[in-house]
Amino acid sequence: MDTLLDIVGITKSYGTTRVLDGVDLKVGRGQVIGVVGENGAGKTTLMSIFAGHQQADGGTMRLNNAPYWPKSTEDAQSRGVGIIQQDFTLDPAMTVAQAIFRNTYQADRPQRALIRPAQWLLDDAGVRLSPDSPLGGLAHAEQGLVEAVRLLAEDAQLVIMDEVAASLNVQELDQLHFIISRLTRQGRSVLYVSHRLREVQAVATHIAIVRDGRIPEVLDPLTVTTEDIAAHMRTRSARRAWFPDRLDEELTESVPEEAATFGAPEEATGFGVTPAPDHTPAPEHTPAPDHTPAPDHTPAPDHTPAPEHTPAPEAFGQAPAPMDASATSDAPAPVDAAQPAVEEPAAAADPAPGPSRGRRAMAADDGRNYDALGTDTPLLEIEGLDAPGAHDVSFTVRTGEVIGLTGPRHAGQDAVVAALNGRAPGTFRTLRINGYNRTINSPADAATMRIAYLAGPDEEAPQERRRSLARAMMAGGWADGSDFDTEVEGLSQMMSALEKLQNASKKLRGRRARRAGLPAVEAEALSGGQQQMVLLGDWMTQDADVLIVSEPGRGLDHDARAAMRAKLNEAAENGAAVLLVSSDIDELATSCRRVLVFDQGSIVQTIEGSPITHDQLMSAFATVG
Ligand SMILES: Nc1ncnc2c1ncn2[C@@H]1O[C@H](COP(=O)(O)OP(=O)(O)OP(=O)(O)O)[C@@H](O)[C@H]1O
Repeated sequence: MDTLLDIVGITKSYGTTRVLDGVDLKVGRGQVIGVVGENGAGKTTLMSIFAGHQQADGGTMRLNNAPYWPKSTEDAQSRGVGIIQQDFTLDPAMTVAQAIFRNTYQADRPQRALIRPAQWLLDDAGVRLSPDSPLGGLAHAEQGLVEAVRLLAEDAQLVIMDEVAASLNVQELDQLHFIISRLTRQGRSVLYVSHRLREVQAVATHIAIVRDGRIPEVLDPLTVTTEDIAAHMRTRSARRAWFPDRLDEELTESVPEEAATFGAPEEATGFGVTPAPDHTPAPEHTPAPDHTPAPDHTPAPDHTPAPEHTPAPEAFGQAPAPMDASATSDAPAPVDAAQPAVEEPAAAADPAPGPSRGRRAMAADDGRNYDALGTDTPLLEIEGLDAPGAHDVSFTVRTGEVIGLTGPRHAGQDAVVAALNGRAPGTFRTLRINGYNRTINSPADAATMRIAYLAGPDEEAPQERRRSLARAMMAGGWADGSDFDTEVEGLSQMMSALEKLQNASKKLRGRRARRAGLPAVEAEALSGGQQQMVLLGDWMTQDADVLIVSEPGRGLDHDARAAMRAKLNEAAENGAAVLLVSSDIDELATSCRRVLVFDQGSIVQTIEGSPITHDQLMSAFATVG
């Protein structure tokens, strides 16, 4: 094998937490190495070291047979290493053409001079975007494709893609895979981080497992199943639990028991998720012939191995929002409680919308027997919705149903959701929730009507995500007896500036952590998947009637996705209607029995099945876009 990158014994710690514990890996020319591992396994940390964002504490790296120790991204680029970062952000004012050439000698040329070469690259890659489009008008997934085309324009020999596929739809995945094949045909190598295991199998020549701070195995994608890969990813100590609990466990693992006064019980398995067996390697694994598996790593003399992945005490202390609904049942509606516009009742006298407490809890107030309504009762009825990007959309979601909304980009599914959660204008010929006519003019209306919404990647500027995270992480503080009014006032002041928010949330979390006898953890210290867990956990605690979630599985590992699905089902079984907006066919097939396929602003197909198959969804996608 012609080796491009050869790393031995790479170590990296944050404080006293050792994240990488002696990683060995060889990357051959023209190979696509799928890099997989549980959330928080250290994949992004490792990629950041290759790309010069971070420096390793120890080990050796050689690129092209020469020592390699990049001090910065520019340094790495000059040596032929390019990266698309996880959760990258690009200047929204930049055009597609400018983004593609921004790291090349063409960077200073005027836009008009870039159009033709950009168009050529886009056409060659099969990406249907205009070189003139500003990035701000594109979905995050589309920007990811622009980033991939950028790598074609640059002459990076080692290309790193960290979770680029997280929210790509089938057509976009095809385009990405095509770009990857173009890169490898030119003799370049790709490190491809993804949690979509089936997709990794399709694109990778080798699958490197990141586990317990190392890469103990490299698998042949042709001889393993996705379940095998997931089994190889599991740490020996991993317990399968609902993700906030699991995160709680991770964050509190090394804290003395008496200090852990809040959070999940030791063995949190009450969410329909089976505890993982100890890691059992797939029996018939045969390494790919041309790959040289990493030898067992022998720790450097100065290396003190961390006992069984023990996170640093100072990285802990902040529990995510509690999952127990009873703990938050008195929590306020998540946005300012403006009165919703309520039209005359369609069925019965309309109860005054109160704080969000869930439909079963509400039953006592309005005299309706929600349990008797059964699971076939329409909970959300939409007729004739017109909104920017959606036209005359009608559908009904029954209580207890998890319904999928999908389609190509900008096909209408996001527009429907934006109108439903009050973030974009929409006119409904009829909107009924729980049998009552409603009007939604703002997010506050939606919240008061018990519609909870978790934003997808396109509505989530990094600042917004951090703000949501800070709020989610503070939510526990509201529930544990602190002065709610003071905290809300503090929150609204904090909203005025991210800087202020971060400082104040640090203090709040610090205070709360001190009460619990734990040190604080920063949102920034959580991996991408861990952040998504916290946000999902907070969203779930809103105890809403209508739960809308956009691309919930992005960034979550195989087991966390399974837990997330179990939790969505549980919410539905408890009487909610769940709207799952997703580009991920596997996620839709495993979560929904009905999927609405959008195209050009309308529902063009309704797929039903128990279960819905992957092929049904693939054929639907083949006819749209
Ligand atoms: N700046 C930081 N400070 C402290 N701890 C950090 C920091 N960045 C990451 N970590 C911790 O290091 C571990 C590895 O994080 P990393 O982002 O590399 O994981 P990952 O495998 O990419 O996870 P995911 O699949 O969720 O993206 C996590 O436990 C995370 O909490």
